Order: sequence, then C-alpha cells, then structure tokens
Amino acid sequence: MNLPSDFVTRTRSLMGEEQFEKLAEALQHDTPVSIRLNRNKCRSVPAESTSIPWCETGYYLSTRPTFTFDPLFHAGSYYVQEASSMFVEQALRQYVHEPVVMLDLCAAPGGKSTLARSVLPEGSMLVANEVMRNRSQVLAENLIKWGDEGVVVTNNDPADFAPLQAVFDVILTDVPCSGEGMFRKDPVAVDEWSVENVDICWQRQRRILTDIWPCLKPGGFLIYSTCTYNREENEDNVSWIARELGAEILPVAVGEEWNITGNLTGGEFPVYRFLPHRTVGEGLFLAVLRKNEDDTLGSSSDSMGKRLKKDKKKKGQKAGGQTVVCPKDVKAWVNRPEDYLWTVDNNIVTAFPVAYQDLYEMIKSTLKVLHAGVTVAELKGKDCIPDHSLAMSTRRCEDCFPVANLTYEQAIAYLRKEAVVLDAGVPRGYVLVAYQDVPLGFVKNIGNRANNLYPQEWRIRSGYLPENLKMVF
Ligand SMILES: C[S@@+](CC[C@H](N)C(=O)[O-])C[C@H]1O[C@@H](n2cnc3c(N)ncnc32)[C@H](O)[C@@H]1O
Repeated sequence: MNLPSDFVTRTRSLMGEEQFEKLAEALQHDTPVSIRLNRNKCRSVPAESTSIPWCETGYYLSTRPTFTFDPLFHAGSYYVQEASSMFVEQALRQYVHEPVVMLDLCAAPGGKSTLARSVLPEGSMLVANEVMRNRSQVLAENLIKWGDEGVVVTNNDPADFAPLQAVFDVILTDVPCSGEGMFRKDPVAVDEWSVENVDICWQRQRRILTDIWPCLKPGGFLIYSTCTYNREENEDNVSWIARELGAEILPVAVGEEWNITGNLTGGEFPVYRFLPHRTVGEGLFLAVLRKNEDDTLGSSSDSMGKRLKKDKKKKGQKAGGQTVVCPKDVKAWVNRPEDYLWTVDNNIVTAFPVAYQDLYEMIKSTLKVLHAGVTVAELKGKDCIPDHSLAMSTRRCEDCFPVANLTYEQAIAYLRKEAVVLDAGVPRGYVLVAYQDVPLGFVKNIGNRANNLYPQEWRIRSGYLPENLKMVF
C-alpha cells in the first residue's frame, strides 16, 4: 500500500518517527477478522477463536469464514465487526447503569447500534439514524435481524432532530471522517484521502455536533468516535466540544494489556486511540463527554410534553371511526402483548414498547421512521401475514408457529428466496423455518411446496456456492 505523502508527514509529526514506522509496517499486513455474537440467538463460541478483551461477546477468528453462505449470519446470530469499534461497549458499560433513551446518529451499517442494543440496560430505547437513504435500509435490515424490539430506525439529517431538544440520555456520534484508520481494510479510503478532505471532515463534524447537541439532556453522555488518526478530527474536536458546547471529558477504565494509546497532542484530557501496530484491530478514536448539568439551553422537554398532548388530542379527533383494529390473534404472536402499543398503518401491524409511546409519537411526527419496535404482520383481506421482523424478534411467542429446521442446502435455497419443500409431517399454513434451531424466516406451507416469505431485497443474490465453505461455528 502506498500511503499519501502528506498523510505520512502529518502522521509522523503527530505520533513520532518510531510509532509511525510501526504503524506503516502494520498497515502492510492483513486485516484481522472479528465478529460479535448475539447472545439472544447464540450460545456457542466460534471455532478457532480468541476473545476480544474489551467486548464480552467479541471474538477474533483465525481465518475468514464465507459469511454470505452461513445461514446463521443471515439469522442475526452474530455481526461481523472490526474489533477496535467494539470498545464502545466499555464506554456504555461504565457510564450507563439504568434504562436510557440513546441516539446513534451516524449509525449505518449498524455495527455500533447492534452492540449498543446488546449492552444497554434492559428497558432502554435506541434510536438509530442514518442520513443516506440506501445505507439507512441496510441499518434497518441489520437491526431487524438483531431482533431487539427497543429500537427505532430513522433516515434523517442531523439538523432534522432540532425539535427533539433534551430528549436523549446518550448520543453516539460515530461521525463520517477521513478514514485513515480504514486504510488497510478499504483501499478507497487511501485514494480519497487529502489534506483538503481532512479539513472538510473536521468542519462537517463540528456542524453535526452543533446540530445534535441540544438534543442531549443536561448531564447526558456524548460518545464521540472516528476511525481516523489526525488530531483535527479527534483531540481538537473533543476539546472544541468541551469548550464551545460545555462538557466534561470523562475517563474510561481500560486494561493496560489492551495497549490503547492516549492523547497524542500533549493535552491532559483522556481519549482512547486504537493503533493497529499496538492493538489488534483497525484505527479507532473515542472520547466520552458529559454535558454540563446546568446546560438547560434549548432544554424544552416540558414544552415538548405539552406539544405532544395537544398533538394527541388533535389526532384523536381526526381519527374518528377510521382506526383499524389489530386482530387479537396477531397480538398473541408477541409475548406479553400488553407491554406494547399496537398500531395498524397501511395494514402493517407494529408493536412498540408502550413505555416509550410518547417518544415514539414525537419521533413519528418529526422524523422519517423506517422501522420501529416489531413489525408483526401485514393484514391482507382476512389473512394476517407474519412479518420477517417477527421471525427475527426475540419477543415472538414460541408456540404460535410450527417450526421446521432446514438442512444446510434448504437453508441456502430459502435465503436465495427459492421455493422450499418441507417434510410431509409439517403442518400447512405459516411455518417458521430455522437452521440449527435459529429462526431464518417464515414460509407459507401449501403442502407440495412452501411459499417463501423471505424479504426479496435481502436474499443471497449469488447462485454460486464456494467449494471450501468455512462456517463460524
Ligand atoms: C463511520 S460511519 C458509521 C458507522 C456505524 N456507526 C457503524 O458502527 O456501523 C459514518 C456514517 O455517517 C454517515 N454520514 C455521512 N455524512 C453525514 C452527515 N453529514 N451527517 C450525518 N451522518 C453522515 C455516513 O453515511 C456513514 O454511514
């Protein structure tokens, strides 16, 4: 790999000759392969793996499996994520001890959102947002597969969050950056790098932070991260947040043997840098900040509450007799249906945690929502078609659908959205198909074949099957 000469000069001056030479050498090696397990769907430990010390469910793998052809990958049993990024777990575990409302502002494809969903205290709500339309759909797909109901996926620009002042206890800004830490993994990052782009990036990051800062509650936590090395997008931005927006920069306890690097600018404040020659993973920078308690600037949760009540009143009057009622049978497809707010919109039935009803209404009236809670079913005439989100959900009622375990070949055919023939003993109607007991999705069994309900846009497009398949487990 040929590193851009300006990058070499700047990074050498930032970290010193010796560190830079080691970094440049490390960048010539292959990227380590790592995954993070979804404990709601998988109890095993990957074959030939080593634990990632800063993430309870993270593992380095000794070789790269053929993920696309592993049915458990599509079932959401694990997420393929580079190891350094999993450090977000430490920030969350050390500072979040009770249920929170968290915003992951720049969330696609969903690595840190799925991690947050696994680590946040029970009863928390995560709003995962992505501004780019196509990337927001991938984000929704990954979160649906992860199967947690405490989630809303939105597709908005940070500026669109302006009405949601002082709503979030935690905000993660994993901001778009110049990607120096991804040089080894993504050669495009090398080609696109320039000093001008670094300047565009740090300025854009400050705009994003300025837009979203009023949405953080006083005393709330901001986790700021990038996957780049330069000081402008890292330490300089963190001290700018502390100074200009009003925040305290907080320490995160780390193991000495993790070899994390601290502040490279001579500043006294704590930041966490993952450098590939010192820590097995790609480049990551992370800092945790707490918004000043007395920062009530723009904090208007009370007026937001009042506005919501007014909106509800208006809606109630308008809705009149037009409300579509969710069939009781469908409600029974989710455990503890009384814990959910049930809505039917364009014949799509959604169950959303009732504890967050006000937040949900506020978000629906402000942002573009792609997915929320569990999409349970589509009502079509007299038929209620179970949705893929229900198949993936950890809240699905276990006894509501017969389950048919598929062979490996059947599972791949199912994931390619081909028709599947089930054993003669499998009942007709909606059946949950699984691989190694982990649900893959629904089919409608009509006897001589089963109609495949796997989402068309998520199917495995490749018709080819590699010869030396390597699975994670
Ligand atoms: C570093 S990536 C996020 C990775 C993600 N957090 C994860 O862990 O999978 C940054 C994201 O910011 C998005 N983005 C680009 N421009 C943006 C902007 N102006 N405001 C907010 N997000 C932006 C990108 O599309 C990208 O998905």
